[in-house]
Amino acid sequence: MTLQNLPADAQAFLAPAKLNLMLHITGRRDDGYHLLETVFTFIGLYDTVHIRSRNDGQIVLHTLIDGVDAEQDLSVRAARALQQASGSTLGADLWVEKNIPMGGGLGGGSSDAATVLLALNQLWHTQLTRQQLMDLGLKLGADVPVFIFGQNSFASGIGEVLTEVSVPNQWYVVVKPNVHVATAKIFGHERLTRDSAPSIIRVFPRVQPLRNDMQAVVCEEYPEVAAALSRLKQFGAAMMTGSGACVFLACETESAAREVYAQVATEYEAYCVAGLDQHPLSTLK
Ligand SMILES: C[C@@](CO)(OP(=O)(O)O)[C@H](O)COP(=O)(O)OP(=O)(O)OC[C@H]1O[C@@H](n2ccc(N)nc2=O)[C@H](O)[C@@H]1O
Ligand SMILES: Nc1ncnc2c1ncn2[C@@H]1O[C@H](COP(=O)(O)OP(=O)(O)O)[C@@H](O)[C@H]1O
Repeated sequence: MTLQNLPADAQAFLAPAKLNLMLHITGRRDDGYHLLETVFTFIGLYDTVHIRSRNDGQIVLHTLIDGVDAEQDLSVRAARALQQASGSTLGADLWVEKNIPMGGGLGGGSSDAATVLLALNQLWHTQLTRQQLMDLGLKLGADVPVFIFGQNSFASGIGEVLTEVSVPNQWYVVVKPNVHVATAKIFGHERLTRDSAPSIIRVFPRVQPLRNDMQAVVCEEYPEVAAALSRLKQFGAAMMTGSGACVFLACETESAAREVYAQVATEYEAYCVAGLDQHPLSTLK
């Protein structure tokens, strides 16, 4: 997607996708939210959020997503949350250039929200700390805090208790089955595993196999995900990310990843991307 007629004074900020390299569900809170343990890594697949500050306090989204009301768009919700928390009277024009497939377990909406919080905190001079932005972000979605934290992380709680973790330099082939998985439906599924033993990971384990506790029920409910997973498993230990629908394979080298990509891209929407050492805005003040 490219944007026509962007004003020259709009600033561009990247919003990368994430993968969950493992995901264990260890319990459930009283409010129904699930306790999980997951390793997040950022990957080189990006939305770009273009932002121009306004003096009149209005938040205007110029790029509507089909089926998502402007006020429900996570980029708008993030801007409004920061206005409210900071008391700023400034506003913003927003253009979100989407490249991350939606509802694929790649965290695109959450990443857009995090990028808006980080960018507007700078443009509006609102000076919230990263921790304050993470707390704000958590109210928008369980996946938002890690994008503000900015480092590949081991996460517990509902995804907000974060410890930086070292992930090997890897390439990833990501395949998007042509189906939308309803996250809440999977979290509510009667056969979902919810009793994995807690663990603490500080160095990413190279030992295979890694596991995603949501994968079995998603494959049961969505045969398209099961089919994409079996196809990718022909090349190695493929896994699903988050609540799906995307599945991925980690490869040690770019050339290995490109070979797999060439084979699956004729059948599926697919991406061949490098893992990132950190979020591109991790040093933004
Ligand atoms: C599964 C994960 C793994 O990274 O990612 P995605 O596949 O969505 O990207 C996340 O935990 C998803 O986070 P996010 O997509 O932000 O979810 P939210 O909007 O906060 O929640 C959507 C719904 O899922 C359920 N939910 C979500 C998170 C959680 N820890 N327990 C839950 O039970 C709740 O029913 C909630 O209403
Ligand atoms: N800026 C946004 N980008 C993507 N999705 C958004 C956005 N704002 C709201 N949404 C809604 O959030 C849903 C989940 O999107 P996304 O975060 O991309 O997927 P996932 O949670 O599976 O990783 C979308 O299907 C859409 O309805």
